[in-house]
Amino acid sequence: MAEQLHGQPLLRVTGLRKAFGAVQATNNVNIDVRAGEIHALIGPNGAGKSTLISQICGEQMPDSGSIFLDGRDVTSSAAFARARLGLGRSFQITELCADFTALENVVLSVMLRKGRPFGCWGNPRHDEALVAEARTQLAHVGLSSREQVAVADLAHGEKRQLELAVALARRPRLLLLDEPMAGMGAEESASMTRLLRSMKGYYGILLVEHDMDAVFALADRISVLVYGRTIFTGTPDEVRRHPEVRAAYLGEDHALQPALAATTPGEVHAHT
Ligand SMILES: Nc1ncnc2c1ncn2[C@@H]1O[C@H](COP(=O)(O)OP(=O)(O)OP(=O)(O)O)[C@@H](O)[C@H]1O
Repeated sequence: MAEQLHGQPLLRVTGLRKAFGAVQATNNVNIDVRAGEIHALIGPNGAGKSTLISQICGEQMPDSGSIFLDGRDVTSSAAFARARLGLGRSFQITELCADFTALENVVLSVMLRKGRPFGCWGNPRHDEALVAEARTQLAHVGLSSREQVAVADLAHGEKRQLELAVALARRPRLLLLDEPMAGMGAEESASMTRLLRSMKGYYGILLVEHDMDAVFALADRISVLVYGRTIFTGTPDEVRRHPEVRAAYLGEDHALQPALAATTPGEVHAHT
């Protein structure tokens, strides 16, 4: 594990810039994610986090700068090509099939990974290998007992767990998680924090999240984005102590203040 953490980064972003008119959404962003680490990306509203994630996925093209996956330059590659190289993203709830069960959604994702066309080769619900693999992913995210429930009837937190299972079914090496705790109550958030902690070491994870208790409980390293620039990257303790980070947040994002005030990671584990 220690070796994994110090190998070549799975993801390297250098000098990434993207402007929308006069707004410089990302302005020389540098960040890397190593195999097995959870690297959190934090920043005030409008800092450029979503724009950065879109560029890493290939949904938006940068004006300049470079993106490397496993040492390979993918700056101009299409989103599907990046996915094939092991880049996964947590899907938005709206992209789950609401009328299908949890199990069927994961089966569909496994089929997509295998390049199996829908509507061919009979009913996928009866394909034991497909279903077994989907069940394994549901078990990983703690949804085994809910496999036959339609997405529309799942609780909010369960839908977010299902998004993860759908993403994991593609067997990514690097996962981009865009606000997995969004809209969750304290209990759901604690459960998602436990789930992400259990995944640590198996995937490189770039985690964008406003829930600072979760970020400081989970992250190996944290990058801080302000006005499109990465102003600091370091361990949670280094981030807490950094004067520029404190200045960027104090008065702007109250959510970070308790996390910044804590002196040891144990003190911010409200979600464990
Ligand atoms: N498609 C777009 N067209 C114009 N401006 C945009 C577009 N997308 C983002 N922006 C602007 O770029 C800046 C960065 O936005 P972005 O959504 O990436 O920030 P963020 O850190 O994800 O914010 P939040 O935490 O609120 O989600 C903002 O000023 C935003 O208004």
